[in-house]
Formats: sequence, structure tokens, C-alpha cells
Amino acid sequence: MASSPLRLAHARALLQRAGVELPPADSPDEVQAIIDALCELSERDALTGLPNRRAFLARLAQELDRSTRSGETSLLLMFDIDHFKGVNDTHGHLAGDAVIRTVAAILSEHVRPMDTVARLGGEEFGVLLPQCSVGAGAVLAERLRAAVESHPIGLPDGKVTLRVTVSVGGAYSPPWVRTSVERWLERADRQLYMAKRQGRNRVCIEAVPVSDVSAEEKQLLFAWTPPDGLIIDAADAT
Ligand SMILES: Nc1nc2c(ncn2[C@@H]2O[C@H](COP(=O)(O)OP(=O)(O)OP(=O)(O)O)[C@@H](O)[C@H]2O)c(=O)[nH]1
Repeated sequence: MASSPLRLAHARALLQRAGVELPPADSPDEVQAIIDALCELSERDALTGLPNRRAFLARLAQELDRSTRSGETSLLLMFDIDHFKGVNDTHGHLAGDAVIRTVAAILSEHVRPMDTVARLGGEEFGVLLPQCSVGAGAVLAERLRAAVESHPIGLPDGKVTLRVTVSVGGAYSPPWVRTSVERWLERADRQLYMAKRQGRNRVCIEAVPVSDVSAEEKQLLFAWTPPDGLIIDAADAT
């Protein structure tokens, strides 16, 4: 189906407003370039340029598939800026935006290239650390927390410099067991809630990966019977 020139022009204008460079109108690769750019834009957070919640959830699903197969744990961290409403109330919304952008940049600078930092919404960020052992997780999370705390943030008026802190909650993907993205997020969120309740500016992470599977998944796991003729020997499974 041919694209309407009017709709294409509308998409082009929208993308140009967002600062996206496109090939000249009516060039052979124009339509594909517009589709690619719209897809890219739909996965970015406009304020920080980070992956948005939608992109992050897709990334988590991919990581769950991988860790279910490989048996390696991955760590999901949720960051929430402490008392952020106070920043907006005292210094204004633009200052609040500058703080969000700076925290995004600090988190991005302090993770490995294989990790993902995303803005989940408001003053909340998600960080995915694939192939992260239980021992390493708490150290990495603490390093990120300390990096935010120690970084002075200059506000747009050029006069005020602020420091903010973050509370961090974390949960590991359970190795070998298929859990859902929602459950993984819920578990990390529970830890974040604990970090807030215990006084903020701290990291709370589940001590061990929790093999938390849904009722349907349990049903699938335990109701499964080997097909006729297939003998499973526990000793073979090692
Ligand atoms: N400047 C700015 N503010 C935002 C944005 N999104 C959400 N907010 C504000 O973030 C604030 C969040 O405040 P609360 O949820 O009360 O949390 P808090 O003040 O950080 O307190 P704790 O989380 O309990 O430490 C609200 O005032 C929102 O209006 C944004 O994109 N820009």
C-alpha cells in the first residue's frame, strides 16, 4: 500500500521537530528512514534520551528468556530520587527536569556497556545488569547510589547547585526458572519501598534470587509428564 504524501509529510515534520535527520523528501529510502525513526522515537524518553518504560519492559523480557536458558542471574534495580517533590516546589519544574536529566547521565556513565538504564517515568529509573552475580550486585548498586549522592547538580539558573540522593531496590532474575517481567518488577519495587521506609538514600536488594513463578507456570512445570518411552534419570541431569 502506498503511503499518503500528506501523512508522510506529517511524520517528517514531527521527526524534524524532535531533531531527527532524514534523507531528502521523495528519495528512495525516505519511507524506510521515517519508519525506523518513528520506531526509535517510540522507545525513547523525550526528557533524558534514555530508553523509556516500553523499551525497558521489552529488554527485561528478553533478559528473562536469556537467563532462563543460561542459568545466569541478572539484576534489576529501580532508582527513585528522594524527596523530589521538594526540588520542584523549591526550585521550579525546570530545575526538577535538570535534576532528572543529570541523574540519568550519572547512572548511564557508571554502568557497563552491556547494561541498560531507562527512565520508567517521573523521577524513577530502571537499571538492568545482565550476568550479575549475587555477590557483585550489591556492590554495583551501592556504587551507583554513591555516584548520585556525590555529584553536584548545577541548576539552569546558573546560581544554585544541588545534591540529591536516590533510594534503590533490586531483585535478581531466578536462574533456570521462567518468571514474568511483572513479577520481577514487583519484587524490585518491594525492595525500593523498603529502602524508602528505612530512611532513603540506601540500597535494598533481595538476598537471593527468588524463584517466584505464577500459578499457571507451576501448573505447567508440575503437571508435565514425560511422553511414553522417555525415562528421566536424575543422575543424568547433573
Ligand atoms: N520536574 C519534573 N517533575 C516531575 C516529572 N515527573 C514527575 N515529577 C514530579 O515528581 C514528584 C514526585 O513526588 P513524590 O512521588 O511525592 O515523591 P518524592 O517527593 O520524591 O518523595 P519520596 O519518593 O517519598 O522520597 C511530583 O511532584 C511530580 O510532579 C518530570 O518529568 N519533571
